[in-house]
Amino acid sequence: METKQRRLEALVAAARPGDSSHTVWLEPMVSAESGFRSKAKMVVGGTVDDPTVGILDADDRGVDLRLCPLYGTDLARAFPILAEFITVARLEPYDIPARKGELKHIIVTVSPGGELMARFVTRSTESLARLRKHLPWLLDRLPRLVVVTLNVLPEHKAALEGQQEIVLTELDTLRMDMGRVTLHARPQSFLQTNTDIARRLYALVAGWVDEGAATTVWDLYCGVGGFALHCVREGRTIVGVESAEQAVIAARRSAREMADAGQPGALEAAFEAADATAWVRGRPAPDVVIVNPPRRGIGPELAEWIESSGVRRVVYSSCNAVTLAKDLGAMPSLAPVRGRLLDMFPHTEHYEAVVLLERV
Ligand SMILES: C[S@@+](CC[C@H](N)C(=O)[O-])C[C@H]1O[C@@H](n2cnc3c(N)ncnc32)[C@H](O)[C@@H]1O
Repeated sequence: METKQRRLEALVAAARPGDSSHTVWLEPMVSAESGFRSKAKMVVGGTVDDPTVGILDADDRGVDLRLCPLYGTDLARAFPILAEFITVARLEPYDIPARKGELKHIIVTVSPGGELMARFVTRSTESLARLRKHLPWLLDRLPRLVVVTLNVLPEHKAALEGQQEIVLTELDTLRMDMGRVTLHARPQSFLQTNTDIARRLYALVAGWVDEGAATTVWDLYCGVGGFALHCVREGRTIVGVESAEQAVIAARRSAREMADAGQPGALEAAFEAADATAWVRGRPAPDVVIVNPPRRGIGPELAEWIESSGVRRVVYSSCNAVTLAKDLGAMPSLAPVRGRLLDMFPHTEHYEAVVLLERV
């Protein structure tokens, strides 16, 4: 943890040599060492009668990871049943060297309440009828499995999933109870993989936004709405912007449910499907902008817009401190006044970092 903190501070200091001595670094947020991952991306190997779920070795042979301690008990209980289902439904594991077989991956997500979403990533729809036929067997053994889908990845390439998603259950979202807010995880939408830290991150950022008495807030790269929905308050207008349309639909649904539950301000939370950089152009700046981009960062164009927009406070949450620092370097009028490292990915060199910027 100390190494991660040192690296983060060094990157910010190098990007902002004049300001970084004024940055207050809060105590890093520590994750549980095991059982913290809410999403398992399991590669299927072996044979239909003796499948492995885990990863592939250097020779593309399956290595079973169903006992991996990164996953909690709900996922650990599900893996052997999912592996048995491969045999029951005759889902032939995909053999990379031979380019034969069907089932490539099983992606499983668990909600804080222990409900599950399982996605079978296959080369084609060849196994669809068998999946449907044997689904009652699976649901009988995993009663908390509420969303099951078939995802089609026809290409022989190093991708986790394809474009086509066929939902096999009545429900198509997994409800993630984050405390004040229930997010809807959709099969293809981004979801933070460490739910406990994500929940604390959203609450932390909502607190920072409240300090500034903001009445207008944007959440750029909002995904299914985690930051935006935690910032809902009476008298505040919020807009979440996200390029993935399915995530926007999920965020709108959560906002509607909050409004139905009588949460003040929820009706003033809107979500738009758009490219964040294109969307901001020509609009008057809000009181606060939250950004939580993919690893590539917000990039020079959006950084330049924020820099010249006049916006007084920005919260930048990032899973890549290198691009975070680069973007901070492109916004010299906004000083990093406070930061916090969140150890979302223990046992790796990765981490989340959140920084509050204020106009000098
Ligand atoms: C790191 S995730 C953050 C999601 C969300 N803030 C959360 O906490 O779950 C980045 C999100 O940015 C979205 N995205 C990628 N490129 C984008 C763009 N050009 N404009 C808007 N959203 C984009 C992705 O689909 C993804 O949902």
